[in-house]
Amino acid sequence: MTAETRYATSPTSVLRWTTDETRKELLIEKLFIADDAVLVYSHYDRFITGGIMPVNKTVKLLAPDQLKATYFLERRELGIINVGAPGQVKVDGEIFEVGFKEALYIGRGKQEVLFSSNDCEQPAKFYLNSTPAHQTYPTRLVTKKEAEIVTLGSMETANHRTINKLLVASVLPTCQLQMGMTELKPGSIWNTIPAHTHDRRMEVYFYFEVPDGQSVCHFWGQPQETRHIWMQNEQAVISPPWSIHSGAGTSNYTFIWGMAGENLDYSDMDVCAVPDLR
Ligand SMILES: O=C(O)C(=O)C[C@H](O)C(=O)CO
Ligand SMILES: [Zn+2]
Repeated sequence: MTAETRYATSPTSVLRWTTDETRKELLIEKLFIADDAVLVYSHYDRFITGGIMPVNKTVKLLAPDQLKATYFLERRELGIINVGAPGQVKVDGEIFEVGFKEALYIGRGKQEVLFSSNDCEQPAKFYLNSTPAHQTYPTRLVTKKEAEIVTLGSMETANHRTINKLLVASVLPTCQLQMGMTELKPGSIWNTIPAHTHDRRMEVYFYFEVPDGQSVCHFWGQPQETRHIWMQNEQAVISPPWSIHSGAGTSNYTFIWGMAGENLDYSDMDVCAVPDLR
């Protein structure tokens, strides 16, 4: 297991960051290593972003040193979305079959979480988001059929997309974690336009289904001081609560968003009009 710590920053302290500094602070370049767990612990809302790709063996989720806990979910909840081939998650002995683009919520207090792939030739890729939790809510599989689905944007503005709200308050109870998946229609490249901030919550985006040879340019920063990060397939980016988080790809793609903080209100956003961005 690797578990890296990323610190929080003020909007003024980032203004002189070089490209390299920006990438070291915010970009998560590699989440999937065969038979291993990769975790990134952010000081923003104590949010953990991770990846587990079991190939030839079962991988157990262990508590990293940062948690000073005897097991990972001692004081936390966990959201998982499988972005690979079908796999299994065994939670204190109960087996959940998790297919492509399906989500699993695991409540606080579960002691043993084991990940495996159904076929080592085609491994599952479990993308994880975890946040501190004050109480236990039921562990549950959520498929796209059970998601709250919203279609936004249009072909004309190249932002036609479907937002699948998977682990959100309208679908199931969580303490502070919210997760979902946004799929861009062919020909559409812009996500989260018009852009927004939500100073009450931080957010992490994980881009996938980015075709070979294509990339996503992710925009961040305060609306009047934006910056960008070029991102590749299966990379994630941390968005501070004061930052916009929006992207334009050189093709269409899919991404997972995960949030935590002050509230569970998905629609609590401060929208920035496009002509006001700087
Ligand atoms: O395409 C979008 O718009 C999104 O997916 C927005 C995210 O869900 C988000 O930023 C929620 O705060
Ligand atoms: Zn957002």
